[in-house]
Amino acid sequence: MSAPFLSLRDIFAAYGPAEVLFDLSFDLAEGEIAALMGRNGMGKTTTIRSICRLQQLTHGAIHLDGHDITRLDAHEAARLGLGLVPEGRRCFAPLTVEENLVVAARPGHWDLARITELFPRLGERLGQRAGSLSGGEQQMLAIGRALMTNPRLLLLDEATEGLAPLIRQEIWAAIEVVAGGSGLTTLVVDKSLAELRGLARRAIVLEKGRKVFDGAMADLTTDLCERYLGV
Ligand SMILES: Nc1ncnc2c1ncn2[C@@H]1O[C@H](COP(=O)(O)OP(=O)(O)OP(=O)(O)O)[C@@H](O)[C@H]1O
Repeated sequence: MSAPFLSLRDIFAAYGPAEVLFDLSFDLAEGEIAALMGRNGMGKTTTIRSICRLQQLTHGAIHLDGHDITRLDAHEAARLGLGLVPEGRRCFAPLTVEENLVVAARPGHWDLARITELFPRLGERLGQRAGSLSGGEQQMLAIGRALMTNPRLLLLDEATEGLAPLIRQEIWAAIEVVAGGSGLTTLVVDKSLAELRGLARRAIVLEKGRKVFDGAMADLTTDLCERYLGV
């Protein structure tokens, strides 16, 4: 079997004295789409931030395509192909849509033309300041900005949180095109179970910073969803 594309081994992480991730290990194969799930405060964002090297580990190791990235800083990890769509979007409000998109662009499949084809609303607003966009448009911009780096691993943290149903549908359709259509390795955090089931064949579930399920999405039964996700 080939080596995993992403590998987390025995990860522990803490905020000061408060430990939040405990002995977390999982692998992703190249091209795999996995959902990282769990109720509020279970450690999903901390896991994503750990992979992006925005969160120090107290123990453990992370490898990306054979490179040990455990001690890299976020910029170095990004250069190796990590594309993050962070919780809360974090667009550069004073910059225009186009400036947001090109600021971290790297050559590859995703360029301005392809992003505006994916999100026509962004194409219509290239000269508009990001801070004046709607929440849904800012979310599209955050996804577009991550794609413009032409990542090899895309990490999506709550990409549809707090958005109106129609915009959510638009964003899920785009994620489907990006992840499902292009074979981009993707780890997605979200609370929309139905959409996650449609997108990811694999589910990893955290409870209080520990992995409690790692397997086929189809094996995440109603009982398990009630127990671990409260749905
Ligand atoms: N900056 C911080 N300082 C202290 N504790 C934090 C900080 N960020 C998160 N925590 C705590 O760490 C734990 C894990 O948080 P994390 O954000 O990783 O969970 P999550 O599963 O992503 O939750 P949510 O679904 O609410 O975003 C929680 O108990 C949270 O209160």
